[in-house]
Amino acid sequence: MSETDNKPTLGRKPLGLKRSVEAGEVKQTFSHGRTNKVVVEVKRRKVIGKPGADTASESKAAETKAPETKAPEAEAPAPAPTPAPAPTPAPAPEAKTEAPAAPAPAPAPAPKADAAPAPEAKAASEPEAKAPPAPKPAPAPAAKAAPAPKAAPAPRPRKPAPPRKGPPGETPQERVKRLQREAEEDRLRMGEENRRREEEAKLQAIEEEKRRAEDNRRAEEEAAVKAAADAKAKAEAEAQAKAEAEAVAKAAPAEDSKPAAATPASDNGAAAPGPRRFTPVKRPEPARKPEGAGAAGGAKPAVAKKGGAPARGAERKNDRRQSGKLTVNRALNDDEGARARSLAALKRAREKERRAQFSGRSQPREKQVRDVIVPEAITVQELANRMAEKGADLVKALFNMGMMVTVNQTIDQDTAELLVEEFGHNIERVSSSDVDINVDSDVDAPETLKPRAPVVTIMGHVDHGKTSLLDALRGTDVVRGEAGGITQHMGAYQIKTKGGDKITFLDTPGHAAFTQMRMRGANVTDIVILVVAADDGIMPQTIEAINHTKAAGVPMIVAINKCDKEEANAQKVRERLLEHEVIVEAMSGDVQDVEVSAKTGKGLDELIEKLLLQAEFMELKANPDRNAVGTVIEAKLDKGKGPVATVLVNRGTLKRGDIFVVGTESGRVRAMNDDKGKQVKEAGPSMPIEVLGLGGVPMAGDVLTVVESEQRAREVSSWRQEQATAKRTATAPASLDTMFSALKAKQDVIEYPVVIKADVQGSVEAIAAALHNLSNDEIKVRILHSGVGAITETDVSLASASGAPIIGFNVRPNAKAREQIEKSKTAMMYYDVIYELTEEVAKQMAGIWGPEKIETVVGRAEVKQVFPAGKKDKAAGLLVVEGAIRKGLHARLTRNDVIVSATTIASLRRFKDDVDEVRTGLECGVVLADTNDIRAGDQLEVFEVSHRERTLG
Ligand SMILES: Nc1nc2c(ncn2[C@@H]2O[C@H](COP(=O)(O)OP(=O)(O)OP(=O)(O)O)[C@@H](O)[C@H]2O)c(=O)[nH]1
Repeated sequence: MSETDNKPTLGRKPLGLKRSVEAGEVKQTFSHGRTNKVVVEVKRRKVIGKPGADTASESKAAETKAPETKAPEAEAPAPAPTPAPAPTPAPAPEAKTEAPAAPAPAPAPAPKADAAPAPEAKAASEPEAKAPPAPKPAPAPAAKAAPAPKAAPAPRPRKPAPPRKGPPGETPQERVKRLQREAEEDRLRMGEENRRREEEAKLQAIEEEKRRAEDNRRAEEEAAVKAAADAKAKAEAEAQAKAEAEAVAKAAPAEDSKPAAATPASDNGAAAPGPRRFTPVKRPEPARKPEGAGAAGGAKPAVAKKGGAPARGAERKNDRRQSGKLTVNRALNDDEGARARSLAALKRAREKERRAQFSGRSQPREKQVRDVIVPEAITVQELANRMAEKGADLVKALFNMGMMVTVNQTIDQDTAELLVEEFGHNIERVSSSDVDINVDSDVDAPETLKPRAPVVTIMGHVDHGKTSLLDALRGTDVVRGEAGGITQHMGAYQIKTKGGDKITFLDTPGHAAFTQMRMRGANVTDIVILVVAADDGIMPQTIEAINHTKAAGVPMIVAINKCDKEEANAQKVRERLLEHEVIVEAMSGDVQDVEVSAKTGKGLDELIEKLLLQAEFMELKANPDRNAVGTVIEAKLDKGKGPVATVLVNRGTLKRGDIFVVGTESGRVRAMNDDKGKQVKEAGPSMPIEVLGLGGVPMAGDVLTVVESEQRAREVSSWRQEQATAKRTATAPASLDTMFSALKAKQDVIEYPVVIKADVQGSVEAIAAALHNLSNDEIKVRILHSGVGAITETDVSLASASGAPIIGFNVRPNAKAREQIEKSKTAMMYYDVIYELTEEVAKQMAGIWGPEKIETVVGRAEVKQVFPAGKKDKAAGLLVVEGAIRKGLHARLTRNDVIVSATTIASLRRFKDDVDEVRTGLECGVVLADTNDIRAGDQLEVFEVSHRERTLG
């Protein structure tokens, strides 16, 4: 009731022939002195069963005003029927009877709403027909509007009957207040009632469900019990004799009666809800109902039809009837459990399905054939990973092939191929050429080639004057600076002749231990100068040098040195060279020879001339305009400069800033020094330079290649490192045979372990090679570790753990290592001359090996007869056939040339007399120590054992 609504009606009478509503003015007082007047209309209640124009109009008026909640006032004028409509809200029968009288209370559930308006409409239509036209429009919409759409506000108009009349002296304002209060109370009460009813319905439904479940369970149990009883009874019936047939016959009706009893039970069950409704299959169906719930009962018959079973439709009707009205809440509650459960169940079901599908697929999974990339060496585990197989399976397969390997061991490409094929995959072999730089295939076009300086190597026996000659050629003197007067490691120098030609010299050492380095020198060398001292002639290393030069296919110039000496005999040298197929020009051959003296400088110019002539003849050329390719002549770890390498550029030009790969290392040219120690920005072909900026110390002989980017350099170097590691750790797959033979070999061979540390890589290699040369079948040098630089703690711990000495060549231990050496008493061997080192090691090895055992046969005899001697022993009657037999000597008894026992002569007798010696042709009796296995016809060899100091090398 709003003020604005009421104002226009003020003083205006409602339309109609007769006033059906009483209107009164009420003055309202507000704060600040404001007042307002409102019209209060009071409806009259429609009287049932007393047709008449008044009643009809009243009912119409009541219907029109119903929504405005002014109904309560209708009670005042309306006489009798009031008590009846009071409890109207719910029950259907009441609604039906009360409907005509009730002011369109429109109960909530649709079916009732449908039912209610029908009679109402009829009741209304009759009076309407008689009624004057004016009020027509009002009742018509009222009749229609009442039922469905106004179902929601329906509870409001249903007010309780109680105190409808106010106190006698009630003012209109008090009356209004009272009415409002009453209306509010009614509304609250109605709400409370509704809530209670809904709760009751809910409880009832739950109980119902429980009951049904219980019934269902009971029915199932009963059925199971009955089935068991049936089976028993039948079995008994068959087993029993005819006499018991009657009992069986009785049992049979009993059985019949039981099902009969069961049927009603099941009927009851069906009459109730029926277990099917609660089966997991049926549950999801009601979940759809909420969609149709808005359409209220409209959907219900459809469900009944879908159910197919008329019994179920009946059940539902019964349910509904028993549980009262179907409210929105109830409808939702019905679905609530199903929905909540269905969501979770749906998830679980999907998950289960997915798992089932997954597991179903994995079991009969098809074997996937893969293309397996296999490098030259690969670990079993890595191969297994690439094949997507189990490492253990590979090990098993290898075992079946007779190879005993673990997953961490490295196998070669061929073995890997066998495995890959065994497992049904395809192998893709990858070789180093796929990643590595192949310098050989990179050939320069002839037009790009330009003349270059010859690279000359000087070879010869120790002290024949190689360094002196080179020195003389360079005009410098480095001889005095060398330890022991021997060139220890390779150096490279370039000289410029008077004519401006350049010649590069590699100064290779003359000692045999440096053979490997010399071989490398020969590989980059264009021409070899073979230095032979005229006074000493051809020596072992001279011959070795000749052989290496020939093997390398490098032309040779013989420099017969020390010709200034009196005892010099150049001709003898030439003649002796013939023995080694070196025919010099003077002997009508093609090998140039020069008589020189490093000391006096005699013949040096002639030597240079002949070198240039040879170089010219060879047409030495290289392309200087390309990325450099060089060879490491020597490399070391310099304290101040870091890793430093002496590189001879083979082709191209090496520039400062170039990125390169050298062996397993990579780097960028930080600086370059020439042989005079001068910094240079670039170095062309045949130029030896010292390169700084390496990532590590490369090996002598490694090839340096300039690459386009750091990334490429890293890629190549890491690949090479990988390969080097794989090769180092690669073990030939061990078969059972090789395993046992290796064990046997280990027992037979004495190992001499050492740790080698040297100042430069070349020395390390030279020492290693020299020590390996000392090894023989019985004693072998085993290099535990070798490296460049000072002796460190780790070297000491490694050596002491293996009881090995540390060989330090031109290096000393650092402070910490010294402490540890003292503690662990590790043997140290310091040298600065290689041959001293090898001699000393040879001595030590001989010491470990022990003195040599020498056997000298003294005599031989034949066993003629065997007879007992004492309680246990046997004596042999012998005939000495050779030498003599002496008491206490070592003896070896052989039968058909097979040694039966190795023993000693315990006693020697001749005609019952103990004697010390029996000579050839005489007979004697002997008792052998520790053996009685003697037979007539056996041979006895008697020998002496002596020991002699061993020598190695
Ligand atoms: N009289 C004479 N002595 C020479 C001549 N050339 C070298 N010598 C001496 O021979 C000795 C050895 O000379 P080196 O130049 O060290 O000989 P090397 O072949 O380099 O020796 P290693 O470095 O040990 O291989 C030195 O004492 C030189 O002085 C020569 O032409 N005449």
